[in-house]
This record gives sequence, C-alpha cells and structure tokens, in this order.
Amino acid sequence: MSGSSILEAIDLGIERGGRQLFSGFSFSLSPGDIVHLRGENGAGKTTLLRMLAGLSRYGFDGVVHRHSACLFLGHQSAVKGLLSPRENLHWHPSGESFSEDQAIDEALAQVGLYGYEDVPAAQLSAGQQRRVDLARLYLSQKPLWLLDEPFTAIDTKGMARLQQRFVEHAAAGGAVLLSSHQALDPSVNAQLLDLPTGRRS
Ligand SMILES: Nc1ncnc2c1ncn2[C@@H]1O[C@H](COP(=O)(O)OP(=O)(O)OP(=O)(O)O)[C@@H](O)[C@H]1O
Repeated sequence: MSGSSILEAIDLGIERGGRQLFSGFSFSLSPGDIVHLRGENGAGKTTLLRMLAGLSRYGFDGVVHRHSACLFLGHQSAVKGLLSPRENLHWHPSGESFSEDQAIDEALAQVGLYGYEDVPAAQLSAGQQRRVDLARLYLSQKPLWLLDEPFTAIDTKGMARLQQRFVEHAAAGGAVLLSSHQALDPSVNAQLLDLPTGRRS
C-alpha cells in the first residue's frame, strides 16, 4: 500500500447483467494525478466510478482503499428543478453542505451563472443545469474527485475552464478521475486509463 496515494483499487472485477465487464483491474491515484478513464459505451466506466465512490457494491469484486474524502458527480444531473442554483448548492447527497451564499455565488460566477443564482433551475438550459452541478468543484474541500462525464452538455469554452479547474485542483494536491468520450487538452497532461484492459499511459 502506498503511503501517499489518495485511492487504491486492487484486483477489481465487475459483473453486470450476467456479463463480466472486466477483472484484475488495479490502479492507484496520487496527489496531483489527473486520470482520464476511457472505454466504449457499456465498458463499465459509470459502474466503476460508482463503486470507487462507495455508492454500489453489486457484482463487485476486489478492494478499494479511499485514503481521502471523495466528491462524486454522476453523469445525470443532481439538480432539483424547483430549487434555484443557490438553493441546490446548499446541500449535497454526500452530506457536504455549503452555507455561505457568498461562496456559492462566487462558485456560480466561476461556472458562468452570474445573474442566475435565484432562477428556478428548471428554467435553465441543459448545459446551465450541468454547470450548477459543476459549481461544486469550486466549493468542495474533498481531495478526490470522481467525475462521470463532466463535459456532458458543456460548450467548448466551458470545457476549457473545467479542465483548467482540474489542473488547479491537482496542483493543490488533489486527484481527479474522470470519464469522458472527449479528448482532454494536451496541456492538462492527463494520464489515460483504459477499460477493460486497465492499460495506463
Ligand atoms: N442496473 C443494472 N443492471 C444490469 N446491468 C447494468 C445495470 N447498470 C448497468 N448495467 C450494465 O453494465 C454495463 C456497463 O454500464 P456502464 O453504465 O457502467 O457503462 P459506461 O462505460 O459508463 O457506458 P457509457 O459510455 O455508455 O456511459 C452495461 O452493459 C450496462 O448494460
């Protein structure tokens, strides 16, 4: 076991719907890592990320050591349509809550939602709703980020800003594992982790 790792996944195997998605899959994340999890549709990226976050153990084999608190953002929006962006960000299913309106408003400004703080989220576009979720990346103190398709519905400029945020988080000693079908900018210097082979490059 590495003393400095943020997460270790050892000999993971996952079976879903009677199919073995992968087996013998091991990797670790250290402070400063940005790792891009890749794989075809149905390869098991969402399943793996949920298991790493401790949200599911169904069909799961192997051991996960999380040495840090983790922020998981799923690929489906967790935003409640009847609540405003500010209200949505006051709480999180993980129990991490943010009580300062000023900090929340600053995070919303970072994701381009200045002026939308009090609008019912149902009135926002798909990309704007996704940005409400992503504002948590400016609020959370958790070192480990597990992000499932964070670029979904996000425009080119937003994608660039998001990648810059990953770099900032890694430079501050955090680690990011994200799934995406889109290539990251080379300046991010992300490592690649492929399903089902487990090849890392
Ligand atoms: N609740 C479930 N019951 C049975 N099979 C499931 C369940 N959830 C997912 N699966 C299966 O597990 C496999 C992996 O699904 P998963 O969503 O993890 O893939 P993915 O790599 O994230 O795909 P995509 O790129 O399309 O988002 C799929 O074949 C899917 O049908």
